[in-house]
Amino acid sequence: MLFLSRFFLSCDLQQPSISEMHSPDLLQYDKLIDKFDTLLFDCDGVLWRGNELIPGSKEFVEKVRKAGKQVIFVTNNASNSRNQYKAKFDKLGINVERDEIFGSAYASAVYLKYNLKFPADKKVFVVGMKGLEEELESEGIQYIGGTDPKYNTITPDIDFNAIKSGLDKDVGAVVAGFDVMLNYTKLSYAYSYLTSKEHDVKFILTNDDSTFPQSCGLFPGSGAMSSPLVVSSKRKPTVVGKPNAPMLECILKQKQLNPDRTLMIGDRLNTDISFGQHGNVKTLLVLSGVSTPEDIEKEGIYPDYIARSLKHIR
Ligand SMILES: C[C@H](OP(=O)(O)O)C(=O)O
Ligand SMILES: [Mg+2]
Repeated sequence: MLFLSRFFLSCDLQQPSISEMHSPDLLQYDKLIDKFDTLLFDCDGVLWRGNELIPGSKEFVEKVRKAGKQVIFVTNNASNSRNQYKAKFDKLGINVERDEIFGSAYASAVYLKYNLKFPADKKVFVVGMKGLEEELESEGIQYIGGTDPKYNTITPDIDFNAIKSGLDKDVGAVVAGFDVMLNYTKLSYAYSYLTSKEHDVKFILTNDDSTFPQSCGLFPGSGAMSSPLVVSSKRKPTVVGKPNAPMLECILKQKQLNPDRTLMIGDRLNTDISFGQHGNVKTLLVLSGVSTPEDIEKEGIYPDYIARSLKHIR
């Protein structure tokens, strides 16, 4: 803690003296990006909070592009598809190609198709939003649930028998992600599939982030929203998003990365920084999102670099 308090006492990322083991290497920030050919950007908490750009983020992405670097955007937020993120980037004035965007909804669809070899005649029961449905469709995977009104009724008069008798025998997986329409009916269907004695139903989470940053603060994230299924079904899901391997595998299927010349930039230690460390790339924690300096020693996760935000990297 000592070095961090000195660090912040010395204010904006000058050359503070550092003594402790494990301390992040607070190099002079000039020309940091010259060390890398590829920059992996987390989105929520790094580029934006909700729909509000974080000051300096757009300019930093432009600077990195001008320097001829490969940029890849890696988000655990499963509420949007790549198309929807492309539209968001466009609206926010950040020039991004669709194939530079890797969201946990897309990575989950890729994981089902290529890792699990999900049969074409099987269906996914979706606890999630349009973006997840779109990405399943993009990989030719059938689904039910999700935004279908039948599963989004909020009523105290639940017909439990209808749920149990109405299960679709073709469901072979439950995929749970961020879902603002989460409700007891949908959870009851998902639970019934996950605990079905008749069928082998895989359990996948797009991500398990505990919280979700908005400009006005934090809210429950996918990890919090899928915990009712984890607790009630007593099953251990496969989690696709950062820091887990399926997300990195999805990127490596399409992009060339030299780990020695790649930097992962994120705001959450236990997803973004761990993801970079698992991928043996350098990591930069920005303090514009979820994790705080105190979290570093509390979680024992030490980024290679720290910055207040992208704006502070010259
Ligand atoms: C869901 C969101 O994902 P990110 O874009 O930060 O990976 C977050 O929880 O911060
Ligand atoms: Mg983030």
